[in-house]
Amino acid sequence: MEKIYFIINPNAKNGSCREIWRNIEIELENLDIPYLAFFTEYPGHAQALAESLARKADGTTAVIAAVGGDGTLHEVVNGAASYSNITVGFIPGGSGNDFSRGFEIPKKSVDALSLIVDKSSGHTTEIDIGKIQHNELQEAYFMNNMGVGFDAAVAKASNESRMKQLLNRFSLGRLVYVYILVKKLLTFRTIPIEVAIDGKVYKYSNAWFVTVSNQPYYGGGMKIAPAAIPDDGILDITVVHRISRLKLLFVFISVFWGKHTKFQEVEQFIGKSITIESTGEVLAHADGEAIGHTPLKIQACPKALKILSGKRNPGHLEELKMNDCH
Ligand SMILES: Nc1ncnc2c1ncn2[C@@H]1O[C@H](COP(=O)(O)OP(=O)(O)OP(=O)(O)O)[C@@H](O)[C@H]1O
Repeated sequence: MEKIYFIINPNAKNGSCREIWRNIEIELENLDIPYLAFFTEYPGHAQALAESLARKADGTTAVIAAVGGDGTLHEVVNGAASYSNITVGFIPGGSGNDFSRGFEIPKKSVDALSLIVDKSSGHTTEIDIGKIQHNELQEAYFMNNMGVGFDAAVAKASNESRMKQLLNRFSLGRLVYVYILVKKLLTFRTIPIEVAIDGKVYKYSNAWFVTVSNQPYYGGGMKIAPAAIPDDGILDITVVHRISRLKLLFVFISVFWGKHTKFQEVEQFIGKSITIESTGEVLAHADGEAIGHTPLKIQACPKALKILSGKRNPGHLEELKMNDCH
């Protein structure tokens, strides 16, 4: 039987992920499924663990499942993405869980587990990932989205917020995201930004943010890129610019239904190779985690990651192959 490794962030959702893991452990024992479990001890640890497990598998197939929020999964993906023998699984135990929305992974942990242990209920699906080069040496992958500007500032402040930790106890962590979003909306200063998409350059003198998406959802359920398909080999780019603070608030309300695209200040593009530059250093995030600042180069890596999802590969682009992203 294929080896199954779990990487658990016991602190996700302010510690309630421990309870989720306890239920999973009981279920695994009931089902008599062999597995190994590792608990993260610090930010970045999930990536190191995933990398080490993938390397030690030495070419044999294995499943590495993240138990936590999208931040933990982001790290597991970054550790495992270069290993084609690894399939990534996910048990949602965080506060945002956009990945499970986009890839139809059940909210209930025991149901999510069945995608990992019972191959008849889940599907191994090859999905695209985005690769970000943010200086000569460093690179990061994203499975949901990345962004530059206002959304990165909101993500950073929200991750650092102590109030979020407090409200997470009452499952109200998302309220903090909204609170910080509104607060930043009142203070953020727009930025000059240059976006090149497959060689075509777009210049914005007053941009709020640029987001590059692999799947529709971000920020805990906002449908920022309603048309994004995670296995089409293409990334969806959203630019919001030259908009008043009040109107931007309406954009953020309408984004939950994917209706923000109706605003003329919201521009959408698709592309495979993107660069984002500014006159200064503008904050960036990948899957909601801070990753540095502009200038950045982003590339679509078609079907570069195998995941266990509730969704089948539509198979409409079967000619896409794993490319040389790694
Ligand atoms: N043991 C740990 N202690 C502290 N931080 C950790 C630990 N393990 C992982 N992290 C960090 O916690 C952050 C949030 O993790 P994750 O997304 O899984 O949980 P979350 O509660 O959903 O958080 P968020 O609401 O930000 O998505 C990640 O940046 C990750 O690097």
